[in-house]
Amino acid sequence: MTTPEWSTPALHARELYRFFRTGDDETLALRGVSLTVARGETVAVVGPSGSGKSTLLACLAGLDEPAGGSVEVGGEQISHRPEAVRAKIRAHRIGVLLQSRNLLPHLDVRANIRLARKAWRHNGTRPPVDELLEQVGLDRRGRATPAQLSGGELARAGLAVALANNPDVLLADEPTGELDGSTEQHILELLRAHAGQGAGLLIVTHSSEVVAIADRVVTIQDGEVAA
Ligand SMILES: Nc1ncnc2c1ncn2[C@@H]1O[C@H](COP(=O)(O)OP(=O)(O)OP(=O)(O)O)[C@@H](O)[C@H]1O
Repeated sequence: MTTPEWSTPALHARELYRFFRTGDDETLALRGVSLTVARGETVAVVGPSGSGKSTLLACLAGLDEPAGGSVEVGGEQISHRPEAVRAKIRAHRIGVLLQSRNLLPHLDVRANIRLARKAWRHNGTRPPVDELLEQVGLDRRGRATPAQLSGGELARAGLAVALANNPDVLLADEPTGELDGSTEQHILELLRAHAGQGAGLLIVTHSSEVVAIADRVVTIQDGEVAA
């Protein structure tokens, strides 16, 4: 994390709107979504298919621009800024684990982690890459490229990369979807440890295990936060 200011939320989104137009059809994917994730807090985001969860995550990560509303990460505004600025804020402050994966295919796992770690701005010493590999149970697979990993290994490598910059906030889409029960528990412990150090976690999930460890559950329905 960049600053240990626990009073500043890890993530604050206000009144997010996002429309998609396909031909004559218009989809209102987000209709005024507001949410806050405190430092140290784990928020599970649930909701039916097509309700707007992935769109929300992309807007929070600065990968997509909301038509209206604003997003702040660690007190810094990421929405409505030039793409290069959004990318820089993302590299320093956000861990992103989306379904589209966050690994560069031509680099091995170790090199992917090293690249993400470059944006580390925390005062403390960066833990060795080996430590991250071990935490996600990939100590023997550091030299493998993404194409050489199984689905579950890919998910764990993606998580190591998402945590490698010690982010203010981790935004994850189904991080444990391809893991067996005991690996899922292990990964959830790792995530909770990051929350314990002050990161905010926002996890889109269908897993009852993830919902069980969350401090709060937010349901998205038709592009809105359900009451
Ligand atoms: N690029 C796009 N162009 C047009 N419509 C889109 C686009 N992306 C998403 N949508 C539409 O916006 C709505 C919300 O989609 P989104 O992917 O955010 O839902 P979701 O809750 O993540 O669904 P799932 O759980 O199935 O992944 C859906 O109706 C979807 O069809």
